[in-house]
Amino acid sequence: MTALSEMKCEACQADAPKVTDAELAELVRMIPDWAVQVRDGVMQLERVYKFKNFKLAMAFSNKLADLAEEEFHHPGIFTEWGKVTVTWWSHSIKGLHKNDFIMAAKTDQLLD
Ligand SMILES: C[C@H](O)[C@H](O)[C@H]1CNC2=NC(N)=NC(=O)C2=N1
Repeated sequence: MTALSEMKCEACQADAPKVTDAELAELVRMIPDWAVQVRDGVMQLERVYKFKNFKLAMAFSNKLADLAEEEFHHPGIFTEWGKVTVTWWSHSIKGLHKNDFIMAAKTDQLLD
């Protein structure tokens, strides 16, 4: 099976389906360092990355921004000294699409 990080995001229309409970259970296992959060009724994926200082945190944030533009799928990025909180969800469907799991896996690869 193709790894999530090798997949490409598909254009996500407003009527695209959210992941089902069964798909969610399977997909979360592929990105073990990520947590599922629900904010204002919107399910999201979230991970906190730690860095030695602000410069490294900002450099990671900028790499993530480039990745988001390449895939035209954008995260929430909260950049602090030594810490970056990344949140993925699909605005158009107000929830989680497979794209979000693909992007979470690609985000992890930025550390390599
Ligand atoms: C206007 C709308 O946000 C854009 O068409 C794209 C860009 N990036 C996006 N990113 C995310 N995470 N979800 C979207 O629905 C989305 N849509």
